[in-house]
Amino acid sequence: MATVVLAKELQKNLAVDGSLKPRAWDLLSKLMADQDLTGLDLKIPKGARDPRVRTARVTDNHRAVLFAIGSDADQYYLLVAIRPHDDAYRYAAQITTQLNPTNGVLEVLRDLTPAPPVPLAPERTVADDRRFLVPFLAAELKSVGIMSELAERAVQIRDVDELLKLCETAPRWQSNALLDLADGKSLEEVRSSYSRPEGKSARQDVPTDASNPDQLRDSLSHFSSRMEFVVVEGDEHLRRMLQGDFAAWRLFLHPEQRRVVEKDRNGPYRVTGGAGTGKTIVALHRAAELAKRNPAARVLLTTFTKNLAHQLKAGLRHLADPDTYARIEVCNIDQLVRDVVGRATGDRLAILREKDERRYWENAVANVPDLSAKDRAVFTPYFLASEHKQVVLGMANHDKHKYLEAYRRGRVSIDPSQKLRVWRIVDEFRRLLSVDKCTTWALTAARAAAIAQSSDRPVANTYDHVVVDEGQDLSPAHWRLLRAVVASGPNDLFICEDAHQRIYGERVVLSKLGIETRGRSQRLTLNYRTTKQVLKYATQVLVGETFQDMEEEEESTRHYRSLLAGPDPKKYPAHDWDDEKRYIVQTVKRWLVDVPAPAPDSLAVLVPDGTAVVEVIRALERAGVPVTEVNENGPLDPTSVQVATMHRAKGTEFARCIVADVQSEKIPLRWTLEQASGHDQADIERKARSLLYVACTRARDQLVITWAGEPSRYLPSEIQQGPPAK
Ligand SMILES: Nc1ncnc2c1ncn2[C@@H]1O[C@H](COP(=O)(O)OP(=O)(O)OP(=O)(O)O)[C@@H](O)[C@H]1O
Repeated sequence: MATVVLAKELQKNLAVDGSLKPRAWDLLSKLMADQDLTGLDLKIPKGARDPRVRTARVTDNHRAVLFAIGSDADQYYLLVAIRPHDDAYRYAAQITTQLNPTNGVLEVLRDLTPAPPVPLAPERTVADDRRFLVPFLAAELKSVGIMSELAERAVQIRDVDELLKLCETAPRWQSNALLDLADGKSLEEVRSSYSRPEGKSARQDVPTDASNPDQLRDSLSHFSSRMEFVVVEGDEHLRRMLQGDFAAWRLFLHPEQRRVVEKDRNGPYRVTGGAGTGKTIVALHRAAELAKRNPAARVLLTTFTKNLAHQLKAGLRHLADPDTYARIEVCNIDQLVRDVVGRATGDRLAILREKDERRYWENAVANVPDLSAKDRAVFTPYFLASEHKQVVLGMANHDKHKYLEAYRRGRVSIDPSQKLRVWRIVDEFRRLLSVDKCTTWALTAARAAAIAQSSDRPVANTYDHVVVDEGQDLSPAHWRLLRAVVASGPNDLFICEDAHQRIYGERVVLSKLGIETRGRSQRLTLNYRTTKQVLKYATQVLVGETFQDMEEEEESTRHYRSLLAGPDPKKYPAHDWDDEKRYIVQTVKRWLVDVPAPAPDSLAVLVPDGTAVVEVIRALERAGVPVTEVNENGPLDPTSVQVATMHRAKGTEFARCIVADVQSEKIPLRWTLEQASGHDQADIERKARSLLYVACTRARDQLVITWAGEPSRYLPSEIQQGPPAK
C-alpha cells in the first residue's frame, strides 16, 4: 500500500469535469494499492526540475501530475494536478516540492517567471515605508519562511492587484502570510500563525527533507500543510472526495478562522466579513466545537432563511461526528419563534405573508381619523411595517410612553404628535388582525421574545450556546428572543454578520438589545469563494452607498481579497426579455458542453422574482436543459442547473452564474420605490444594492450579467460585453 496525498486544488478540476471522476478513481485506487502501475503510463517529463515528478495517464486527453516519494516499503504519491496533456507536461517540468526550511510546511513551488513584471529592485532599506503594500524588508519576509524570489518581488509592490497576481502561483500558506502582512499583521503574528504546533517549535524539530517519508509524514501533520493538501485515508474517503463532499476534502481553517472558532469568550462574540470569507464555515465549526467540548451543552445553530438552515444542517452533518451532530439543534429563526409560542400557548398560528400585511396597514391608516396630507405621505405601509418591527416591537413592552421616548436613530424623523398618530395606527392594525384571527411574523417574534423573557415560562436559558449565521437579517425581537433563550455566560452568543448582505430587515444595534459585542469581534477578509475579477465587480455594485454593522461601525470592502483568478465578468444587454432568455439558454448550453464539462448543478441563473424563475425554467426546459427551481427547502433536483430568485440564492455558491433580468424597473423594484417616502426609499435602495451584491458573489469562477431595456443603475459600467446571441 502507498500513501496518496492530494492537493486541494484538484477538487476544482474534478468538480468542473464530472467525466474525469471515474478515471481519477482508477488512477488513485491503483496508486493506493501501489501494484501494477503499468497501465498508468508513468513518465518523467523532459527537462524536469525535480527528479521525483511524474505524469500519469488519466484519459486520452488528460494527465495527472504527481511526485513519487520514498520507496517500496514507504511509498508516497503526491498528486498536484490533472490537466490537458501538453499543459500537464509543461507544468510538471516547472515544479518542485519541498518542506519549507523555516517551518517545515509541504510546498509545491512553481516557476515564478510568469508573475507580473515587478522589477527586482535593490532591497528596500526603510522597513515601514507606507508606499509599499507589504511594509517589510525582503530579508524579514524570508525569516518567516517566504521563498526568496517571492519575498523580493513582494516588497516592491504598491498595488493590491499586483500582490494578488504574484500570490497566484505561491504555496497557499505563503500567499496567506503575505496578505496578512499587507493587512497590518506583524512578523511575529505571522510567524506564530504558520509555525509548527505547540511542542514542536524548536528549530531542530522542523522537517526539511521531502524525500524522507518520516519527515514528509511529520510535515503533513502541520496545519499549514493541511491547508493545501489532504491525505487519502482509504477507498471510502476517496469515494466521498470524488463525490464532491467538501468535508472529505478536509477544508482546513485559516489560522485566523481557527482562532475565531476555538477561543473562549467571556460573552457574546461577533464575526464580520464579506461574501465568501468563510463566515458560515466558521459558524459550523464553532457550533461543532462547542458541542464537542461539552457533551451536556445545549447548542442552537440558527439563521434567517429556511433554505440556509437546511444547508447548515447538511454542512454540519459532513463536518461533525454523528454524536456531535445529533446534539446540535439547527433551525431558522422563524421556526424557533413558532416553537416557542406553540409550546407555551398551544396556539395554532395563522401568520400573514408580508405582501398580505400591506393591506392591513392600508386599512388601519384609512380607519384612523384626522391624518394630515403630510402624515399620509410618511405613513406608507413600508414605513409603518418597519416602524412597527424595528421600533415598537424592539421594545420589551407594548407601551405608548416608551415608544414616545424610543431610540429611533437612523429612521426618518417624525415629531411627537406624529408618533402618537403612529401609535393609533398600530393599535388599529392589531385590532384588524385580531378580528381576522391572524398575525404577522414580526408580532409572533415579539410574542416569543416576551414568553422567553417572562420568568414563569420554562423557555428562558434553554441553551448554553447559540450560534447565528447571517445575523444582519434578524430583527430586534429576534435578538431579544435569542438573548432570553441562551444563558448569559462565557461563549453564550456567537454571531456572524455581513452588513453588505442585509436584504431583509433593517439594521439593529446589538448593544441596545442587551447584547454587548463591542471589543469582542473579528473581521474576516480573505475570500475563498469568488475570483478576484468577480469580487472586484461585485464590490463596485456597493459603491455610492454606506453600510453600518450591528455596532454602528462603518462596513467597508477595502480589505476584501481573493487569491483566485478567472475570466472577467461579462454582460449582455438584450433587445427584450425573449432575446435575454435566448441568450441565457445559449450560454447555459455552451457551458454544459465545455471541455471539461461542468456538473449541471454547478451552474445557476439568478433572477429578481418568482415570475422570472418560472419563465427561465420554461425556456431552459424547452431547450432540453436539465433544470430545477430552488425553493425554500433548497433545489427540487440537486443534480440539475439551478434557477433561483436572488433572495433564495443567499448563502449558496455556484461555479458559474448568470445574474439575469437586472433591469432598472426591478432592481430596485420601481413600484416599491414609488410608493415609499424619502427615507424609506434610501433603505429600499440600500437593500436592492445588497441583493445584487449577494447575487453576484454567488459565482465562484464566472459571472454573466444580462438585462433587457435600461439596466439597473447599480451595475458597474466598465465590463466586457459577451458574444451576441444568435
Ligand atoms: N479555510 C478555508 N479553506 C478553503 N476554503 C474555505 C475556507 N473557508 C471557507 N472556505 C470556502 O469558501 C467558500 C465560502 O465560505 P462560506 O460560505 O463559509 O463564506 P461566507 O462568508 O459565509 O459567505 P456568504 O456570506 O457569501 O454566504 C465555501 O466554499 C467554503 O467551503
